Amino acid sequence: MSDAQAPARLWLVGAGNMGGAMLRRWVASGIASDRITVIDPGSPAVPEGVRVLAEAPDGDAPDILILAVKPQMIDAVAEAICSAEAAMLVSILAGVEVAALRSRFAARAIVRAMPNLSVAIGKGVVALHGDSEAPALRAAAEALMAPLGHVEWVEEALFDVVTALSGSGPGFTYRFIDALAKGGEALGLPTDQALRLARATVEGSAMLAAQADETPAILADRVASPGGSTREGLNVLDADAALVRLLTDTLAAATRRNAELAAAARS
Ligand SMILES: NC(=O)c1ccc[n+]([C@@H]2O[C@H](COP(=O)([O-])OP(=O)(O)OC[C@H]3O[C@@H](n4cnc5c(N)ncnc54)[C@H](O)[C@@H]3O)[C@@H](O)[C@H]2O)c1
Ligand code: PRO
Repeated sequence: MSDAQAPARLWLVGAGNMGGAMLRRWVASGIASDRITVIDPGSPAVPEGVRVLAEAPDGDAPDILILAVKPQMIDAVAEAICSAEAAMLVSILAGVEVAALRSRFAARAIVRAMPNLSVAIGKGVVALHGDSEAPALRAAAEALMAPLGHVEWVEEALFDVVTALSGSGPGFTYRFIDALAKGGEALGLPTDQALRLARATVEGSAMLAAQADETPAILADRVASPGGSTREGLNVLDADAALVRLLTDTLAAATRRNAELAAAARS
Protein backbone atom coordinates (compact mmCIF):
# COMPACT_ATOMS: atom_id res chain seq x y z
CA MET A 1 0.00 0.00 0.00
CA SER A 2 1.35 3.47 -0.81
CA ASP A 3 1.54 5.84 2.11
CA ALA A 4 -1.08 8.08 0.45
CA GLN A 5 -3.65 5.25 0.59
CA ALA A 6 -2.81 4.34 4.19
CA PRO A 7 -5.28 5.09 6.96
CA ALA A 8 -4.60 8.29 8.89
CA ARG A 9 -4.40 6.44 12.20
CA LEU A 10 -4.30 2.74 12.86
CA TRP A 11 -4.44 1.11 16.28
CA LEU A 12 -3.35 -2.50 16.71
CA VAL A 13 -4.65 -4.07 19.91
CA GLY A 14 -2.35 -7.03 20.61
CA ALA A 15 0.99 -7.42 18.83
CA GLY A 16 1.85 -11.04 19.58
CA ASN A 17 2.61 -13.73 17.01
CA MET A 18 0.02 -12.68 14.45
CA GLY A 19 -0.52 -9.00 15.24
CA GLY A 20 3.26 -8.54 15.28
CA ALA A 21 3.68 -10.32 11.91
CA MET A 22 1.00 -8.11 10.31
CA LEU A 23 2.53 -5.00 11.84
CA ARG A 24 6.02 -5.73 10.55
CA ARG A 25 4.70 -6.43 7.07
CA TRP A 26 2.62 -3.24 7.02
CA VAL A 27 5.59 -1.13 7.99
CA ALA A 28 7.84 -2.95 5.48
CA SER A 29 5.23 -2.32 2.76
CA GLY A 30 5.25 1.43 3.33
CA ILE A 31 2.71 2.39 6.00
CA ALA A 32 4.39 5.16 7.98
CA SER A 33 5.19 3.79 11.42
CA ASP A 34 4.20 7.07 13.10
CA ARG A 35 0.59 6.43 12.05
CA ILE A 36 0.46 3.20 14.02
CA THR A 37 -0.21 2.76 17.72
CA VAL A 38 0.15 -0.65 19.33
CA ILE A 39 -1.89 -1.20 22.48
CA ASP A 40 -0.46 -4.20 24.32
CA PRO A 41 0.45 -4.47 28.02
CA GLY A 42 3.09 -7.08 27.11
CA SER A 43 5.53 -4.43 25.76
CA PRO A 44 6.06 -6.20 22.41
CA ALA A 45 9.02 -5.42 20.15
CA VAL A 46 7.79 -3.24 17.27
CA PRO A 47 9.36 -1.55 14.23
CA GLU A 48 11.06 1.77 14.92
CA GLY A 49 8.67 4.70 15.16
CA VAL A 50 5.59 2.70 16.17
CA ARG A 51 4.05 3.99 19.40
CA VAL A 52 3.41 1.32 22.05
CA LEU A 53 0.96 1.90 24.89
CA ALA A 54 -0.09 -0.48 27.63
CA GLU A 55 -3.63 0.95 27.54
CA ALA A 56 -5.75 2.84 25.02
CA PRO A 57 -5.77 6.60 25.54
CA ASP A 58 -9.02 7.83 27.15
CA GLY A 59 -11.63 9.30 24.83
CA ASP A 60 -9.59 8.80 21.67
CA ALA A 61 -10.27 6.49 18.71
CA PRO A 62 -8.37 5.69 15.49
CA ASP A 63 -9.58 5.48 11.88
CA ILE A 64 -8.93 1.74 11.81
CA LEU A 65 -8.96 -0.38 14.94
CA ILE A 66 -7.45 -3.86 14.63
CA LEU A 67 -8.10 -6.46 17.29
CA ALA A 68 -5.41 -9.16 17.52
CA VAL A 69 -5.78 -10.46 21.06
CA LYS A 70 -6.91 -13.96 22.07
CA PRO A 71 -10.66 -14.50 21.50
CA GLN A 72 -11.08 -14.93 25.27
CA MET A 73 -9.91 -11.31 25.77
CA ILE A 74 -12.75 -9.75 23.78
CA ASP A 75 -14.72 -8.47 26.78
CA ALA A 76 -11.67 -7.00 28.50
CA VAL A 77 -10.73 -5.18 25.29
CA ALA A 78 -14.28 -3.96 24.63
CA GLU A 79 -14.33 -2.41 28.09
CA ALA A 80 -10.97 -0.72 27.62
CA ILE A 81 -11.30 0.64 24.08
CA CYS A 82 -13.55 3.39 22.79
CA SER A 83 -14.40 2.40 19.21
CA ALA A 84 -17.22 4.87 18.60
CA GLU A 85 -15.32 7.05 16.15
CA ALA A 86 -13.42 4.31 14.32
CA ALA A 87 -14.48 4.05 10.66
CA MET A 88 -13.61 0.39 10.65
CA LEU A 89 -12.90 -2.29 13.21
CA VAL A 90 -10.99 -5.30 11.92
CA SER A 91 -10.93 -8.41 14.12
CA ILE A 92 -8.68 -11.41 13.55
CA LEU A 93 -10.09 -13.28 16.57
CA ALA A 94 -10.70 -16.92 15.61
CA GLY A 95 -14.35 -17.91 15.90
CA VAL A 96 -15.64 -14.51 17.01
CA GLU A 97 -18.53 -13.53 14.73
CA VAL A 98 -19.40 -10.10 13.38
CA ALA A 99 -22.58 -10.06 15.51
CA ALA A 100 -20.52 -10.73 18.66
CA LEU A 101 -18.22 -7.85 17.72
CA ARG A 102 -21.16 -5.58 16.83
CA SER A 103 -22.73 -6.19 20.24
CA ARG A 104 -19.53 -4.94 21.91
CA PHE A 105 -18.01 -2.33 19.60
CA ALA A 106 -19.49 0.79 18.01
CA ALA A 107 -17.23 1.23 14.98
CA ARG A 108 -19.01 2.27 11.79
CA ALA A 109 -18.09 -0.94 9.93
CA ILE A 110 -16.89 -4.26 11.27
CA VAL A 111 -14.71 -6.63 9.27
CA ARG A 112 -13.67 -10.10 10.34
CA ALA A 113 -10.29 -11.08 8.94
CA MET A 114 -8.47 -14.41 9.12
CA PRO A 115 -4.79 -14.04 8.22
CA ASN A 116 -2.11 -16.67 8.48
CA LEU A 117 1.49 -16.54 9.61
CA SER A 118 2.90 -16.22 6.09
CA VAL A 119 1.70 -12.59 6.10
CA ALA A 120 5.14 -11.99 7.66
CA ILE A 121 6.66 -12.25 4.17
CA GLY A 122 3.68 -10.93 2.19
CA LYS A 123 2.73 -14.48 1.18
CA GLY A 124 -0.13 -14.99 3.59
CA VAL A 125 -3.80 -15.67 3.02
CA VAL A 126 -6.35 -13.24 4.45
CA ALA A 127 -10.05 -14.18 4.44
CA LEU A 128 -12.47 -11.29 4.99
CA HIS A 129 -16.12 -10.96 5.96
CA GLY A 130 -17.83 -7.68 6.80
CA ASP A 131 -21.15 -6.23 7.90
CA SER A 132 -21.09 -3.48 5.27
CA GLU A 133 -21.35 -3.84 1.51
CA ALA A 134 -20.24 -0.22 1.06
CA PRO A 135 -17.70 -0.32 -1.78
CA ALA A 136 -15.43 2.27 -0.13
CA LEU A 137 -15.21 0.28 3.10
CA ARG A 138 -14.62 -2.99 1.28
CA ALA A 139 -11.93 -1.30 -0.80
CA ALA A 140 -10.32 0.09 2.37
CA ALA A 141 -10.26 -3.38 3.97
CA GLU A 142 -8.77 -4.92 0.81
CA ALA A 143 -6.14 -2.16 0.54
CA LEU A 144 -5.14 -2.72 4.17
CA MET A 145 -4.75 -6.47 3.67
CA ALA A 146 -3.24 -6.46 0.16
CA PRO A 147 0.41 -6.13 1.35
CA LEU A 148 -0.08 -9.25 3.47
CA GLY A 149 -0.79 -11.65 0.60
CA HIS A 150 -3.78 -13.29 -1.09
CA VAL A 151 -7.10 -11.73 -0.01
CA GLU A 152 -10.58 -13.30 -0.44
CA TRP A 153 -14.07 -12.39 0.82
CA VAL A 154 -15.79 -15.36 2.42
CA GLU A 155 -19.35 -15.86 3.68
CA GLU A 156 -19.44 -15.99 7.46
CA ALA A 157 -20.90 -19.50 7.65
CA LEU A 158 -17.63 -20.78 6.14
CA PHE A 159 -15.31 -18.73 8.33
CA ASP A 160 -14.59 -21.47 10.88
CA VAL A 161 -13.48 -23.96 8.24
CA VAL A 162 -11.51 -21.29 6.38
CA THR A 163 -9.81 -20.51 9.69
CA ALA A 164 -8.92 -24.21 10.00
CA LEU A 165 -7.64 -24.48 6.42
CA SER A 166 -5.74 -21.27 5.77
CA GLY A 167 -5.47 -19.74 9.26
CA SER A 168 -4.13 -22.89 10.93
CA GLY A 169 -2.79 -24.32 7.65
CA PRO A 170 0.80 -23.11 8.15
CA GLY A 171 0.88 -25.04 11.44
CA PHE A 172 -0.21 -28.23 9.68
CA THR A 173 2.25 -27.60 6.84
CA TYR A 174 5.13 -27.14 9.31
CA ARG A 175 4.20 -30.48 10.88
CA PHE A 176 4.38 -32.05 7.42
CA ILE A 177 7.85 -30.59 6.79
CA ASP A 178 8.98 -31.85 10.18
CA ALA A 179 7.51 -35.30 9.51
CA LEU A 180 9.16 -35.49 6.07
CA ALA A 181 12.51 -34.72 7.71
CA LYS A 182 11.91 -37.19 10.55
CA GLY A 183 11.05 -39.89 7.98
CA GLY A 184 14.34 -39.27 6.20
CA GLU A 185 16.18 -39.32 9.49
CA ALA A 186 14.55 -42.62 10.47
CA LEU A 187 15.87 -44.08 7.21
CA GLY A 188 19.45 -42.97 7.85
CA LEU A 189 19.89 -39.30 6.87
CA PRO A 190 21.70 -36.99 9.31
CA THR A 191 19.13 -34.83 11.20
CA ASP A 192 20.28 -31.45 9.87
CA GLN A 193 20.54 -32.68 6.30
CA ALA A 194 17.07 -34.26 6.42
CA LEU A 195 15.57 -30.97 7.68
CA ARG A 196 17.45 -28.93 5.07
CA LEU A 197 16.25 -31.18 2.24
CA ALA A 198 12.66 -31.28 3.54
CA ARG A 199 12.44 -27.48 3.84
CA ALA A 200 13.86 -26.88 0.36
CA THR A 201 11.65 -29.58 -1.16
CA VAL A 202 8.46 -28.11 0.29
CA GLU A 203 9.52 -24.58 -0.67
CA GLY A 204 10.10 -25.55 -4.32
CA SER A 205 6.99 -27.76 -4.50
CA ALA A 206 4.77 -25.00 -3.08
CA MET A 207 6.19 -22.43 -5.49
CA LEU A 208 5.65 -24.73 -8.47
CA ALA A 209 2.11 -25.63 -7.32
CA ALA A 210 1.30 -21.92 -6.98
CA GLN A 211 2.52 -21.12 -10.50
CA ALA A 212 1.47 -24.23 -12.44
CA ASP A 213 -1.66 -24.49 -14.59
CA GLU A 214 -2.08 -28.12 -13.49
CA THR A 215 -3.71 -29.18 -10.22
CA PRO A 216 -1.55 -30.57 -7.40
CA ALA A 217 -3.03 -34.01 -8.17
CA ILE A 218 -1.64 -33.87 -11.73
CA LEU A 219 1.70 -32.53 -10.51
CA ALA A 220 1.94 -35.51 -8.12
CA ASP A 221 1.45 -37.85 -11.07
CA ARG A 222 4.22 -36.01 -12.95
CA VAL A 223 6.64 -36.87 -10.14
CA ALA A 224 5.64 -40.53 -10.24
CA SER A 225 7.57 -42.10 -13.13
CA PRO A 226 5.78 -45.22 -14.43
CA GLY A 227 6.98 -48.25 -12.50
CA GLY A 228 9.09 -46.02 -10.28
CA SER A 229 9.49 -45.33 -6.58
CA THR A 230 7.24 -42.25 -6.07
CA ARG A 231 4.16 -44.32 -6.99
CA GLU A 232 5.06 -46.77 -4.24
CA GLY A 233 5.17 -43.90 -1.75
CA LEU A 234 1.95 -42.31 -3.07
CA ASN A 235 0.23 -45.69 -2.70
CA VAL A 236 0.88 -45.47 1.05
CA LEU A 237 -0.63 -41.95 1.27
CA ASP A 238 -3.55 -42.95 -0.99
CA ALA A 239 -4.46 -46.30 0.61
CA ASP A 240 -8.02 -45.91 1.91
CA ALA A 241 -7.53 -42.15 1.23
CA ALA A 242 -5.30 -42.15 4.34
CA LEU A 243 -3.89 -38.64 3.91
CA VAL A 244 -7.21 -37.09 2.85
CA ARG A 245 -8.93 -38.67 5.85
CA LEU A 246 -6.18 -37.54 8.20
CA LEU A 247 -6.38 -33.95 6.97
CA THR A 248 -10.19 -33.93 6.97
CA ASP A 249 -10.11 -35.06 10.60
CA THR A 250 -7.45 -32.42 11.33
CA LEU A 251 -9.53 -29.60 9.81
CA ALA A 252 -12.70 -30.92 11.50
CA ALA A 253 -11.03 -30.77 14.94
CA ALA A 254 -9.82 -27.21 14.36
CA THR A 255 -13.21 -26.17 12.92
CA ARG A 256 -14.99 -27.56 16.00
CA ARG A 257 -12.73 -25.51 18.26
CA ASN A 258 -13.46 -22.36 16.24
CA ALA A 259 -17.19 -23.06 16.64
CA GLU A 260 -16.70 -23.41 20.42
CA LEU A 261 -14.90 -20.04 20.51
CA ALA A 262 -17.78 -18.54 18.49
CA ALA A 263 -20.34 -19.91 20.94
CA ALA A 264 -18.40 -18.58 23.92
CA ALA A 265 -18.26 -15.08 22.38
CA ARG A 266 -22.02 -15.14 21.67
CA SER A 267 -22.88 -15.49 25.35
N1 LIG B 1 -1.10 -17.11 15.47
C1 LIG B 1 -1.71 -17.26 14.32
O1 LIG B 1 -1.18 -17.89 13.37
C2 LIG B 1 -3.08 -16.64 14.09
C3 LIG B 1 -3.65 -16.70 12.81
C4 LIG B 1 -4.89 -16.08 12.59
C5 LIG B 1 -5.56 -15.48 13.63
N2 LIG B 1 -5.01 -15.48 14.86
C6 LIG B 1 -5.74 -14.82 15.95
O2 LIG B 1 -4.93 -13.78 16.42
C7 LIG B 1 -5.21 -13.55 17.80
C8 LIG B 1 -3.89 -13.49 18.56
O3 LIG B 1 -3.23 -14.73 18.41
P1 LIG B 1 -1.65 -14.83 18.61
O4 LIG B 1 -1.29 -16.19 18.17
O5 LIG B 1 -0.99 -13.64 18.00
O6 LIG B 1 -1.57 -14.73 20.21
P2 LIG B 1 -0.39 -14.13 21.11
O7 LIG B 1 -0.63 -14.66 22.47
O8 LIG B 1 0.93 -14.37 20.45
O9 LIG B 1 -0.65 -12.56 21.09
C9 LIG B 1 -1.63 -11.92 21.88
C10 LIG B 1 -1.11 -10.55 22.27
O10 LIG B 1 -2.16 -9.88 22.97
C11 LIG B 1 -1.57 -9.14 24.03
N3 LIG B 1 -2.61 -8.82 25.00
C12 LIG B 1 -3.06 -9.57 26.05
N4 LIG B 1 -4.02 -8.91 26.72
C13 LIG B 1 -4.19 -7.72 26.08
C14 LIG B 1 -5.05 -6.60 26.28
N5 LIG B 1 -5.95 -6.57 27.27
N6 LIG B 1 -4.96 -5.54 25.43
C15 LIG B 1 -4.06 -5.56 24.41
N7 LIG B 1 -3.22 -6.60 24.17
C16 LIG B 1 -3.30 -7.67 25.00
C17 LIG B 1 -0.47 -10.05 24.54
O11 LIG B 1 0.50 -9.31 25.30
C18 LIG B 1 0.09 -10.59 23.22
O12 LIG B 1 1.13 -9.77 22.70
C19 LIG B 1 -6.13 -14.66 18.25
O13 LIG B 1 -7.44 -14.17 18.37
C20 LIG B 1 -6.05 -15.69 17.13
O14 LIG B 1 -7.26 -16.36 16.96
C21 LIG B 1 -3.77 -16.03 15.13
N1 PRO C 1 -4.15 -19.62 14.96
C1 PRO C 1 -5.37 -19.39 15.69
C2 PRO C 1 -5.63 -20.48 16.67
O1 PRO C 1 -4.85 -21.41 16.77
C3 PRO C 1 -6.45 -19.30 14.67
C4 PRO C 1 -5.90 -19.78 13.38
C5 PRO C 1 -4.42 -19.89 13.55
O2 PRO C 1 -6.64 -20.47 17.36
